[in-house]
Amino acid sequence: MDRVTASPDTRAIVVDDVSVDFPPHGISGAHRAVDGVSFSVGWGEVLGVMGESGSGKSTVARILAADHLRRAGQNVAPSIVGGAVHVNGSAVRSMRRRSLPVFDFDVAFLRQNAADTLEAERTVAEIVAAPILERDRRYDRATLDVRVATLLDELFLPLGTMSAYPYELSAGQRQRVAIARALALDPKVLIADEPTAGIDVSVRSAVADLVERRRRIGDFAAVFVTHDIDLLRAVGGRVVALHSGSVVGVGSVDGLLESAEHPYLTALAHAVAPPARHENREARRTSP
Ligand SMILES: Nc1ncnc2c1ncn2[C@@H]1O[C@H](COP(=O)(O)OP(=O)(O)OP(=O)(O)O)[C@@H](O)[C@H]1O
Repeated sequence: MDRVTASPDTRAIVVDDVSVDFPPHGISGAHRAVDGVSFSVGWGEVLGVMGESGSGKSTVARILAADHLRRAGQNVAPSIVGGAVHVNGSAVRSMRRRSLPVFDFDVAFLRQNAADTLEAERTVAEIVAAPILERDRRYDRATLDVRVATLLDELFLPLGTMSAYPYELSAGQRQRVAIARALALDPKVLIADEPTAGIDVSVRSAVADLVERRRRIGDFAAVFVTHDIDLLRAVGGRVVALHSGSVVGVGSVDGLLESAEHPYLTALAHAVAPPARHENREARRTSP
C-alpha cells in the first residue's frame, strides 16, 4: 500500500487516511463512500484511479477538486470526516468556499458527464475561452483565438468546431470540448473523472498524449478516474484500485491485474484483454 512519506508541500497531492461521508437525506441514512484512503501524487505524475461502480472513485475526485464546497442545487455534498487532503499545497479539508477561485486557478476538474454540462447557447470557442475570460475580461482576443484553436487541435477537433454549438457535435466531440475547457487555464493539477467517456478509440491516445506533454514540461500532475484500462495503459504510471471505498491495490495497471490481490482485480483481469492485444499501439501509430 502507498504510504505517505513526503510533506504535503513537495507532492502535488497527498491524501492521508481520508474518510468521506454522504450525510443522511430523505429516507437514506448517512453513507461512508470513502474509508481511510491514502495515496499521493508527485509532480510530473499521472495517477489512475479504478474500481467498480460505487467504489468511491468519483467521490475521491470530487474531494480532490474541493467540489464538496460548491453549491450544487439539490445534490447532497459529501463531507470529509477523517484524515487530510492536500492538493497543490492547499489543505482541502479546512478550506473555505471563498478560497475556491484561487484554488481553481491551478486545479482543474473535469467532472463526470462533463460533456452534458456544456452551455447550450454558447459556441465551442466561447465555451473553451470562458475560464480565461472569467479571469481576465481584457485578454487579447487574437491570442485567445490561437489558444482555443491550439487546444482543440490537441484534441483532434477540426477548426470548424470553434463556431459550432454543443448540440451540433457528437458525444465524443463534446467530451473533448469539455477537456479543452478544463485545460484552458493551463492547470498545474488536473482531476479528470472518466475523461474518455464517449471518446472514440482512435482519439483516446490524444488524451494520453496531451497529458504526457504537460507531464514532461513539469509542474503538472493529474488524477484520472476511469474504467478505461487502455487509457490507464497509455498513460502509464501508478494506479490506485478502490473497492467499497477502500484502497485494495496500488501499482501499474497490468501489475495490479496480474497480482490478483483482491477478488475485484481477479474478476477484472478475466474481463479485460491482455496488454499485448490492446488497441493502444494501433491508436498511437495512427496519431499525428
Ligand atoms: N449524492 C450522494 N448521496 C448519497 N450517496 C452517494 C452520493 N453520491 C454517491 N454516493 C454513494 O457513495 C458511494 C461511492 O459513489 P461514487 O459515485 O464515488 O462511486 P464511483 O466508483 O465513482 O461509481 P461510478 O463508477 O458508478 O461513477 C456509492 O455507494 C454511492 O451510492
